[in-house]
Amino acid sequence: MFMRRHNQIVDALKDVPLPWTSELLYQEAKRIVTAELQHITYNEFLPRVLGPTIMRQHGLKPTKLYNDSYSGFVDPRTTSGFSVAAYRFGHSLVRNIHNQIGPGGKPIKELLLQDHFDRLDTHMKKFAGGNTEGFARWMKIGRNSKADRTFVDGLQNNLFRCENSSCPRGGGVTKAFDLSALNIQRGRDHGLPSYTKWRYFCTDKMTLTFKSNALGLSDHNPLEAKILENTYKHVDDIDLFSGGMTEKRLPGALVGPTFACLIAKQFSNYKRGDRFFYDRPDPVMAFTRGNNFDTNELKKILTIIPTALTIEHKIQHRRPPSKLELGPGAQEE
Ligand code: HEM
Repeated sequence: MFMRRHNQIVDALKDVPLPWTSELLYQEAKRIVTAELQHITYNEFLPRVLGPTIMRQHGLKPTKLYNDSYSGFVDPRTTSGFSVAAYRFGHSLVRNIHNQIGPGGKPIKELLLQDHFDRLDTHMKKFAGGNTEGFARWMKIGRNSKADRTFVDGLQNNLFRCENSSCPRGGGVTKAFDLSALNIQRGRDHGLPSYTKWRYFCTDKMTLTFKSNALGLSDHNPLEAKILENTYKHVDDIDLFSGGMTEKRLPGALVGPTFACLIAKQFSNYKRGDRFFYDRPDPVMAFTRGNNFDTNELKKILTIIPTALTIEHKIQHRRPPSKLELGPGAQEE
């Protein structure tokens, strides 16, 4: 979808009378798409995941004005706790049945999640009137699965399963994986400290027993605490993924305190450690503020409306690129 968005922006930019080269067109469109993606992530997605308090505490919500939180001392690299466990919370949001919606709003074709694996043609080929637009329409209105400790069948029992001769990988039967087991195993491969250590790191709370009380798993409901007790011998054995996925959600958030902390810290580092983050007032790369990014950016992209006007608006106040930026091979008017 964002690849299409990129090409759409390139087409719009071509209409702006500037001495474009194909490299410049590519870079400028990439700059705009990156900014849109960052805006959607910090303005629309993260508030849903983290809730208002954590967003405020970590200064993650974009402001109307420029924001210069950049620091050359912030390390923007991805941490293991985030990639191997915390951000995989998203696996619980995945739905088992996907659909395509026609232009008139009617559902066209339901597909099981497992029928997508290794089958790009289900997205790309037009069938029964459906295609990428159909998926985009569905994504706009379809609801995600509940954020909880359970995964849908396609991820838990049928991940990458393929049982007929047309299986793309090797043309043979492939057994299924269980994504939650993979996530836990991957944490062990990476040598992640246990959940109790991460919880202490994030909340200063000690976890001494499996009980859901002040000395124990106080961020868990009794049922989830009991399940962990039945699974692990000692509280310090609890894997980060299992412990985090079973925490009670923070108000207005999709995750509990430990995952919220790890996700917020990571996105804060991505932003503060990025010299080219889109809302910086950098004299060379800054976007003009104002109507550049509205709060419905995601909806707009999902609807795939023509954007020539919007794009023109985005760049109309920008100066033409300098000779230096155009590069030695560039054509000038
Ligand atoms: C149909 C949807 C999805 C499928 C089939 C899927 C599948 C997978 C698989 C197979 C892995 C590698 C597991 C391993 O061997 O360690 C993985 C990694 C990961 N997934 Fe998903 N995933 C899906 C959606 C999501 C969503 C919605 C999120 C977050 C919002 C997410 C976050 C991650 C992260 C952070 C990793 C680790 C990436 C890395 O370390 O480089 N995934 N996923």
